[in-house]
Amino acid sequence: MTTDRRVLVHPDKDSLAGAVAARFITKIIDILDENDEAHVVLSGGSVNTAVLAAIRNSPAQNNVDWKRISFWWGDERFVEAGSSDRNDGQAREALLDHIPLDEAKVHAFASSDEIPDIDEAAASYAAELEAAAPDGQRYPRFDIMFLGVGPDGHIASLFPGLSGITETEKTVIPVLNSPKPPPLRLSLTLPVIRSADRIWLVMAGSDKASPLGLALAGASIEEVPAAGAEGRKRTVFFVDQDAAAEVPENLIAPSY
Ligand SMILES: O=C(O)[C@H](O)[C@@H](O)[C@H](O)[C@H](O)COP(=O)(O)O
Repeated sequence: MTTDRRVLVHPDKDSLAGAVAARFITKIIDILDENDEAHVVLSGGSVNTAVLAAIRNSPAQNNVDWKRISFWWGDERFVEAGSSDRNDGQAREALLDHIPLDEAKVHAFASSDEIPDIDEAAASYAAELEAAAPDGQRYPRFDIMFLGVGPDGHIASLFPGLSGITETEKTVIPVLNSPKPPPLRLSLTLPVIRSADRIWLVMAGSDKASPLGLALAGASIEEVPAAGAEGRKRTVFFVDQDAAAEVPENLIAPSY
């Protein structure tokens, strides 16, 4: 494990969501002070959705120039538009529908009714990433990428035991046999995830203790995909007390 991975522990899921929201607002304001624009990657899952709701409910979010932020997703369930399964719908409901953003900068994956062929849907998102990339690059430089982690250690839709986690050529892959329903998904690949400046993994609950402990202990990415989530500048595991049960004491940074 490298030295720029940190674990910040909060007492419970609510305080965790509030703390990550506050930190996001502060950090994104700093990033927008120094740059014309920012790219943020959102995640599905209950914990990250709670973070988005906490951002929405924070008065400090009025100080964010939302129109300069591009929003992306790490993965998506390949279902029809409007399905409550879709990560983008959950993020819109929790935050995006309530802030003054630039709709042209909201980059949701295609739904199965927009592009019925899943390979084409993956290629379409890859093209969208490339269109927003600096010259000669295949994807933007992501400032902050949020990730959730499943009890099995999956991140985005890269699951243990499936070949997607070792994909190094494609930037976006179709997933045809997700062990967690729904089976059809679209996902960024690990090289794209690892290109982010900051990866923020947000985890709550005792079922996350084992994947977190294994990821920090250097498990293989094939067994615990979360072990491969390392950002260019910083990787932070924001966790609650229950998820922290198997984290070695010396890796826990003071949370303030
Ligand atoms: O696509 C999915 O099935 C979920 O979005 C999943 O990947 C989720 O992000 C993690 O399982 C963490 O979920 P929680 O935040 O609810 O623990």
